[in-house]
Amino acid sequence: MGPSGILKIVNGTRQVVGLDPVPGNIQPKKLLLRALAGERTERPPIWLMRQAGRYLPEYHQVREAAGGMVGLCNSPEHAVEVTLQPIRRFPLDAAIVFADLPQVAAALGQTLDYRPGDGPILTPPVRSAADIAGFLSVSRLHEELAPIYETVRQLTRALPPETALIGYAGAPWTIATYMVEGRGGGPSEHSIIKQWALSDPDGFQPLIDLLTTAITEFLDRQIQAGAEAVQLFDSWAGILPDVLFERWCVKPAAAIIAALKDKHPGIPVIAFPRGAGLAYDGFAEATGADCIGLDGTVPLEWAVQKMQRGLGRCVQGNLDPQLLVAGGSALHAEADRILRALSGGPFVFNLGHGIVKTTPPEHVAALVRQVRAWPASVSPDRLG
Ligand SMILES: Cc1c2[nH]c(c1CCC(=O)O)Cc1[nH]c(c(CCC(=O)O)c1C)Cc1[nH]c(c(CCC(=O)O)c1C)Cc1[nH]c(c(C)c1CCC(=O)O)C2
Repeated sequence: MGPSGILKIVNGTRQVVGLDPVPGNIQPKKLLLRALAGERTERPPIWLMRQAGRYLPEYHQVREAAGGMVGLCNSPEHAVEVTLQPIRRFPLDAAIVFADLPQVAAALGQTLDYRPGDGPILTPPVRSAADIAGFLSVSRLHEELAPIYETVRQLTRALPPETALIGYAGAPWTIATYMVEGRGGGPSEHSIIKQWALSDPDGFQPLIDLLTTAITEFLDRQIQAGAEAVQLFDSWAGILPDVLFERWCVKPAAAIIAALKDKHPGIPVIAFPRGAGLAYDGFAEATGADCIGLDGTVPLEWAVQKMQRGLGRCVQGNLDPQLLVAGGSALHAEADRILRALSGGPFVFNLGHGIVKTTPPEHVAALVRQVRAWPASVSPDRLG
């Protein structure tokens, strides 16, 4: 492959399909979008889940000025500012719109609140199909979520030209966990939602159907507002027993992705069924997501064989966020191992889960430097 060739994986084989954008070309395709389209790029693009937030001192100031988390998410001016904060500090290849996953549940009719140390709280909890009877009107949903669409619109003008803008939503199962359990980030066995989904699947189905419609609408509007890619976070996919994984994780994701592709044929979708384990494989095949987010438990060689070579799919991940807290040689060595393993195919460097709040910003700077310095010239055979 010549230095300007773009290597694409097609049906498991590498093919040179085009030329790199030439210098002087006014708007070369953004690195993230090239990787999501299945190209092996000269270095992997990098962005980090939860890259905006509490590990940055400047975030706390804006959060306070906005009157707390709910105010922050609903104020485009402040939400744009905190989305841009990590982009100003680090040369990341993408920004993700600042909003929070349970906002869709609030738009549908629950009350969203944040208590310190507890994550998002939704009241009253949904415990039966009757509880959602009075919920959705799509016009109400868009009215409630309008500040997020405005944040996306403003970000399209505010971001540097090489930085891609990612829109996002939680997947139905994950949003349902917050709606049904009623509480967020603290320890939870998810026993209430599992009791319902396991013992009365047909009674639980309307909640998933409602969320599938709402999330499709929500992502469609973000794309209309200027999001160049979208990520579907199924952060709690890993608590589903195998027998329910297909029905509550795979099928809703497949429906959302199909509907989005129907309306926006070129839109890249990243899907992140965290903790899916052996079910990652079937998920990738059945949903048609362009890129699969890998959590830290996924063995890299398996990802290369099954995802990149087998399915010709881009992968994203999967550094453990605690290594970003640790920094130093442990961080450097693991980032290097991931780069070596996954850079032979389409790949987006990311964490296996969101940044934690004790992360020193200088460790993020060091990681971004390392990924950006990754050699374009290393032969695919060595990486293979
Ligand atoms: C499950 C989930 C949520 N939110 C999100 C997920 C999926 C990703 C994942 O699994 O981590 C996604 C999310 N949440 C937030 C963003 C935008 C910021 C970004 O990614 O840069 C995104 C993409 C802001 C946020 N969402 C939240 C904060 C902290 C709020 C604060 O300032 O107190 C931020 C910046 C709060 C939140 N929101 C949620 C929880 C469990 C918590 C509490 C835990 C925690 O605080 O980290 C729900």
